[in-house]
Amino acid sequence: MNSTISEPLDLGNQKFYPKGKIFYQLSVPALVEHAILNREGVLTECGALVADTGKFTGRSPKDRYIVHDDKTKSTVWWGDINQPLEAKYYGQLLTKMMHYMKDIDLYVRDGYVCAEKNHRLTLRVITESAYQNIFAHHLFMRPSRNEPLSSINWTILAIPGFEAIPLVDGVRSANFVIINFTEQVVLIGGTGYTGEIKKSIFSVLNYLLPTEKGILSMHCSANVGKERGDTALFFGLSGTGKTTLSADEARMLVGDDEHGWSEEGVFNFEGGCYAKCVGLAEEKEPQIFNAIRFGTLLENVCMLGESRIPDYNNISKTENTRAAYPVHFIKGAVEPAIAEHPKHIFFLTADAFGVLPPISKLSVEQAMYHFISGYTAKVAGTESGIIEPTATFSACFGKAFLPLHPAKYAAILGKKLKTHQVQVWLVNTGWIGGAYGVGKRIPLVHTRNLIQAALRGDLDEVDYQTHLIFGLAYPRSCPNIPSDILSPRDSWRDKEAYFAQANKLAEAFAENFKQYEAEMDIKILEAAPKVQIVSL
Ligand SMILES: Nc1ncnc2c1ncn2[C@@H]1O[C@H](COP(=O)(O)OP(=O)(O)O)[C@@H](O)[C@H]1O
Ligand SMILES: C=C(OP(=O)(O)O)C(=O)O
Ligand SMILES: [Mn+2]
Repeated sequence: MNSTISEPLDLGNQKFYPKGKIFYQLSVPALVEHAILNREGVLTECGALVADTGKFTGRSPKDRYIVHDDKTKSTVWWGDINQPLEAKYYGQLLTKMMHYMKDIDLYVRDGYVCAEKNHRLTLRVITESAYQNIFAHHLFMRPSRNEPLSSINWTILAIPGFEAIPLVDGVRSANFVIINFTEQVVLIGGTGYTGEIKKSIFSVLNYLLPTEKGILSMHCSANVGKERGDTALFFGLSGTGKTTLSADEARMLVGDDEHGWSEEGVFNFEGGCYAKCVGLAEEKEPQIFNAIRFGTLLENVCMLGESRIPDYNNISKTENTRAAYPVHFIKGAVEPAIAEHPKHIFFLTADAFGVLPPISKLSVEQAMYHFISGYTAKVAGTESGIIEPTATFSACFGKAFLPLHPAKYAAILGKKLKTHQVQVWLVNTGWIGGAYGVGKRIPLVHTRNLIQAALRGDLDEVDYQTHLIFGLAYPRSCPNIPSDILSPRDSWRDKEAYFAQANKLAEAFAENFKQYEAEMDIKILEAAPKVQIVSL
């Protein structure tokens, strides 16, 4: 395959005639050399490339747009999540971007998403920097050498050096992400945070798969036991534990972030993982720690001086430090990344108020209620402006990436839960013993043990207690877990303060759910928490 190409590149209905060099489908070692020569980053002691992504080290959801046109106008769930942009501004920005791109060298990579062959979407990712192209190599699926891609469905331009002029270009800021469903093009400018590249295509799949194929697209990780057949899914907003908890030495990884659930089973969209590195330690997260080696891209990680040893505790650039690597860097990952229908689903919520039990077992109605509510916290650093855990309701545990109304995804999930008799668990990976600032984050080892107990069936044998306000059934005991952490009221010193906080949260649930009430079945509405005066 040629490493440089000279023909024009198709950008939707536009053609781009480059003047600079086009580096096409470079190998990872070649891209690493480019990144170093371009001064995008340096090597760590273990051979990983550590790059600085610049001003943006997390997503910027307020600067994400969908082109409003005939295809999208009556299908997209417009609002503060899916902001409309007139097609004329898209055209204007594309023209300006092409002008900017004329004078620079570009990296071009072809790949695809969706492990399930019938649902594949081919991609061309055009990046300004070599490190962004390494990201695209790792995170998307890689065509095999004997099976090059026949045609390209979607094109992504990721050009951090190009900035919009807010009022003139129809956007809010210099940085932007614009999805154009008609042209099948994504424009990313002004930001070098690579998470925007993967999450924009995730948004595309969240639109196409449910509408065109009836497939549930999910913001979740997935793994299977060594015997296969016992697939588990872990839904959760950024920073709640999808990547961490799905990397489990006792099980095999399917994927860490984005999956589809079809009539046949579950499949990964991506070809790699994008793990948070804050506080990373071999003892706690051995699989992720050992995936950091030559080829891996580290973003915004600091090093211990000249030793070049990554210092994962140093969050001076951002708390959202990241490692991107292909899925096979995790030992025992399933390839192709396809698995049977799930037996267990875990909703991961980082409860910043410390109200929810570390684990509870949900009925189908409760599962639907909590899926639509998507109560969790935004974790520090994951979005611009978020500097401490901030409670939020993120429908389907991924509202920021959903172009359709949450009820559409919930309806498909509801049917699947019943058909496949899936057990759903709500897991609080956030605070216990008090709210953020008073309590502490539940130790990872406890969360791992609770999940293992649920998967092994250990929690089928124990007694349950029903939460007075939330109506959730939580176990009174669990092997390898101190029982005083299983009940949140027990882990708080001040019980009155606990129930006051729980009632406040129940009110917030009710307030948030009002927007969905009209289309919901009464049984789902009955699964809501109920404010109670609890006498102690
Ligand atoms: N109890 C816990 N469960 C899960 N993650 C935890 C827990 N306590 C701390 N963490 C940390 O929280 C972060 C979870 O991030 P990650 O797994 O990357 O989330 P996601 O993939 O959902 O974005 C990791 O840095 C992990 O070490
Ligand atoms: C890439 C991201 O997703 P996650 O944190 O869920 O891995 C992100 O939120 O920027
Ligand atoms: Mn993740």
